[in-house]
Amino acid sequence: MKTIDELLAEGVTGKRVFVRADLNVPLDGTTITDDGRIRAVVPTVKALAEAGARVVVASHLGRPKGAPDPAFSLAPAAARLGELLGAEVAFATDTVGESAKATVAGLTDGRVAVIENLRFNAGETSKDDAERAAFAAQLAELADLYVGDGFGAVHRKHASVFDLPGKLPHAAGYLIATEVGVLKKLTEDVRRPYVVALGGAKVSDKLGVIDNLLQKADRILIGGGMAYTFLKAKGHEVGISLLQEDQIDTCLGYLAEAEKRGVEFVLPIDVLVSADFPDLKTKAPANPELVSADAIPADKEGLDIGPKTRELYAAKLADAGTVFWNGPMGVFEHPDYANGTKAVAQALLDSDGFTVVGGGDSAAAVRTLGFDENAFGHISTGGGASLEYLEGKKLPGLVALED
Ligand SMILES: Nc1ncnc2c1ncn2[C@@H]1O[C@H](COP(=O)(O)OP(=O)(O)OP(=O)(O)O)[C@@H](O)[C@H]1O
Ligand SMILES: O=C(O)[C@H](O)COP(=O)(O)O
Repeated sequence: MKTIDELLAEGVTGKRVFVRADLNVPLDGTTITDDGRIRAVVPTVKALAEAGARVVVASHLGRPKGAPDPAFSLAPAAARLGELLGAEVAFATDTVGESAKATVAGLTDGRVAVIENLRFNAGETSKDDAERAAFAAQLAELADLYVGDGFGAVHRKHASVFDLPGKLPHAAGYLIATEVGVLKKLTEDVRRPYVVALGGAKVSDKLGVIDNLLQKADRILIGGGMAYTFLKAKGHEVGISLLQEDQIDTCLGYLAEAEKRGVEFVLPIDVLVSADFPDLKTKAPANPELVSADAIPADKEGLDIGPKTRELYAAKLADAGTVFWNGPMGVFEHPDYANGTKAVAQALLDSDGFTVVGGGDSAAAVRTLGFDENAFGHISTGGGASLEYLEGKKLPGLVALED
């Protein structure tokens, strides 16, 4: 993989450099609640700008449906990037249209622009190779060189991640280099016990990684929205909790495989439930009910792990040699459901092991709940990306940079 330093050494002055970042930050309306992913790409953007490049930063945000949707605009992220760089950042209100072309044409050496959300174009995420390639060709017209630095999205076979680097001379940015460096160590030299904690909401995306983790980890702790498909598989009522109905048999298979392999597979024993999803804007008291994990009422959903589970998970993390944690244990954005995530974060800090926290929301949780991010071994900007890397999968966004 060519490094950005090699690219800089070749000279980038006056060149238009497309930086594929992951600016998929949590938003409350247009307010960014955690800017970690923006800060993470600043070294790359700064180095290119200081070397006289005309930097075109691009990213997805959320999961819009292939058409413009103001709720998913990258404008707030562009403004924040400007603040962090201490420089004016131009913003194109489309991705490959007139605004993008004019904005990029208007860049002078050392200046930075952000183009609008890549996923406003259906070609970005298309499963059709030709459709993706066509969108990548339009993106390629905006640049002379490509730098991949959106680690959080390298597991996606998307036009800007996978196809575009094939059309332009390319290199890996500083963030990707750092992320891969740390995660590589976790695949080569793991101090045991190796404990993996999994939670969050992208259940269908992430259940599959357990298959591979069962061969590597000594203990797997399940929380967040991930827990309920397992509880259902064990025959429990899960009410209206997040559920991946089509994966119940798969979960049963994982539980059996864990037993066969002697991997400790730990599920919540108590949970906080409510009939309503909490109001994350007003943070009005949610008054959750505490129930045993095998007694979730049919009209309620599980929104955090309970106090007994917090204690159990802290004990299971205490002697860890290595911890990888992805996915909040509950809806941490609301104070009534933040304690599970807080307890796991604290347990990581209390352990003497090497601790890695991965994921946009997981990293945001650690910071917004007041933990010192530097006290963890590594905070990865990628959740799904780091999990798939640890699985040993070939990630499209890294493969494309290797060619
Ligand atoms: N029991 C639950 N029910 C519903 N949502 C939950 C539950 N527990 C956690 N969540 C939500 O999960 C979200 C984070 O999940 P996600 O899988 O996206 O993690 P992540 O760290 O952002 O990883 P990635 O980088 O792959 O997106 C949070 O917004 C949180 O509110
Ligand atoms: O949040 C993430 O994990 C990355 O930004 C990728 O987003 P996606 O899961 O919507 O592809």
